[in-house]
Amino acid sequence: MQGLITKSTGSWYQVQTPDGQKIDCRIKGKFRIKGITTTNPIAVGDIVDFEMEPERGEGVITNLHQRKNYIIRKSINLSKQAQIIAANLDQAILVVTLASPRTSLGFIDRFLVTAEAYDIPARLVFNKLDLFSNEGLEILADYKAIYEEIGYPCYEVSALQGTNISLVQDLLKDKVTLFSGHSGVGKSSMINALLPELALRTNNISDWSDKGQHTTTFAEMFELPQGGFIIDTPGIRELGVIDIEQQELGHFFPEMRERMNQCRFNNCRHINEPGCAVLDALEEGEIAPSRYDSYLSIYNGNDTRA
Ligand SMILES: Nc1nc2c(ncn2[C@@H]2O[C@H](COP(=O)(O)OP(=O)(O)OP(=O)(O)O)[C@@H](O)[C@H]2O)c(=O)[nH]1
Ligand SMILES: [Zn+2]
Repeated sequence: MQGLITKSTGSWYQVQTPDGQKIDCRIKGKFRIKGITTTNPIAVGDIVDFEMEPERGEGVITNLHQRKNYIIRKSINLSKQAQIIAANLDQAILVVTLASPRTSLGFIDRFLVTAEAYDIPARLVFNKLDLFSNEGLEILADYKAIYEEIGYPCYEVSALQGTNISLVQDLLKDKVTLFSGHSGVGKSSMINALLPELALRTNNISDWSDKGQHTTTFAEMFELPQGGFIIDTPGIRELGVIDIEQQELGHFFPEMRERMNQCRFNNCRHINEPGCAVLDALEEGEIAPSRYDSYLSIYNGNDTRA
């Protein structure tokens, strides 16, 4: 039988079948993944094959289907092991606020670069619309112009007042979506607005406490009433920074990616080279200065998470 991993503790996995059954499964044998050593072979979002053990009412995972993408967290120690947090994401949403707290453009850009590197389509949701002054609305319009131009859809909502929440609902339908954002931007409020059956979340959490693993639940997916899943796990709320080689970085800025093959030098760093198509576009106002600043900042290893 085939199913989707909707919850994982590292030793137990909840597998949801296409007809909606939820089966607790363990892994049999070893699953190795080419290229990386991971502490957990299977993560939420994975598609697996499993066999039932009828006498126990549990299943055994026997095969892992190929992933279209995945996000990892590196261990703090030097073992070089990585933890796969989630797989097969259809999109990642960054919840952003212009005030209380303010999300910096540098933080937004770092998130977008990370999503590009993971090959996950990214969208921006500006929350707390009800707090925007006229000046705030102008800043919002500027931000939207920057990001929509380069292919990142933007939405403005108020989780508190329910404004435009239906647009986010449409966006999530039948997709697996990761929610990220600074603490306090309103992710929980938004998810609560999207999941009116609050009980659904609490139930989901409590029915696994008898597995005795609640301290190590890696990640969890919540099913949406209209179809689709959201991944919201406290530890990954600020989608981790991943290591990107300096010479690769430009590929993860769509507006640079589409121009860089016109640079005179094919190893152009887009910093001070003559005949650089990126610098020309910057000069012409076709590339947003804030985006280019983020490129330099990430290139130079400066931390723009704040
Ligand atoms: N005015 C206003 N306040 C909001 C809105 N959405 C959330 N808030 C408030 O912002 C605060 C933080 O909201 P949360 O939903 O807890 O934020 P979070 O992103 O889940 O925060 P963490 O759990 O720390 O990651 C709360 O006091 C919410 O009531 C909104 O649309 N408008
Ligand atoms: Zn260049």
